[in-house]
Amino acid sequence: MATHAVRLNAVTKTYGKHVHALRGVTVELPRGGFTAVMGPSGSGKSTFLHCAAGLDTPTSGTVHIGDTELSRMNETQLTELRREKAGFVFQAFNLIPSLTVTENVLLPFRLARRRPEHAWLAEVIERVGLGGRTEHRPSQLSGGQQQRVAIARALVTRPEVVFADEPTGALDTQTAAEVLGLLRQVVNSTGQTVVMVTHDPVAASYADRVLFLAEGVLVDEVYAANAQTIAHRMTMLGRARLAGTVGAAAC
Ligand SMILES: Nc1ncnc2c1ncn2[C@@H]1O[C@H](COP(=O)(O)OP(=O)(O)OP(=O)(O)O)[C@@H](O)[C@H]1O
Repeated sequence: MATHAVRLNAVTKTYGKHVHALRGVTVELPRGGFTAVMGPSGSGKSTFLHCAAGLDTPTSGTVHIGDTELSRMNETQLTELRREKAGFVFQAFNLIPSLTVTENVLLPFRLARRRPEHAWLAEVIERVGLGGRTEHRPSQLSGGQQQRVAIARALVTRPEVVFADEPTGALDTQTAAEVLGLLRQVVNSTGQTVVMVTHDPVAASYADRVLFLAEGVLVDEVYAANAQTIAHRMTMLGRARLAGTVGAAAC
């Protein structure tokens, strides 16, 4: 069995003829790790996440989730793979307003026509702190609670990896801290692999490892860093960009 949850090898993504969103990204994300992906606006973070998660197809290079290689899959196979092996948390919580908390969390099973594991469902809802709100609808919940529902929905299928795109972008500082603490705790206690794109050094400091992208290239990384260190690396990236030296070095 693969030791990595996700592996990208020499991945490029070019939009049209001239927009080189990823320019040869090679990286392994080990199982049970919490990885943050940072970089200036337009550096390729979302493209990285989309290629890693099978939401988008690289122009060249290979992507593996566990032992499965994505690049030769057609759209139907990719949809199935995402349902089975990936969980998603987005900035906009993407819950269905007419469904209760439990029904929203169960959605991946309904879509996959799979039987839910009821004990795990109850545990996941408990873990995200929504045990007393299972019959509420999203409009009856705060933003932080709605994001907890989205996290429970991402975890309930026991995916190989949870991909989070700016999961705290719509939350205030305190609520963001609670949601990030929850993600951290899920990684620690269940060994879930999480990959998170963020602009926020504080959010990234919850991760074990932070990857820095600049102009489609992985240019730096730090492990177990605090927000100040991460912010400093981001500033250095900005300076290198201004000096035109970004992309010269890769991890
Ligand atoms: N569907 C698309 N068609 C054309 N160009 C695209 C498309 N998606 C992204 N791009 C371009 O690819 C580059 C990388 O975009 P991407 O969204 O991955 O960056 P990002 O780091 O996530 O940016 P941000 O932090 O602003 O969300 C940018 O130049 C962007 O304009």
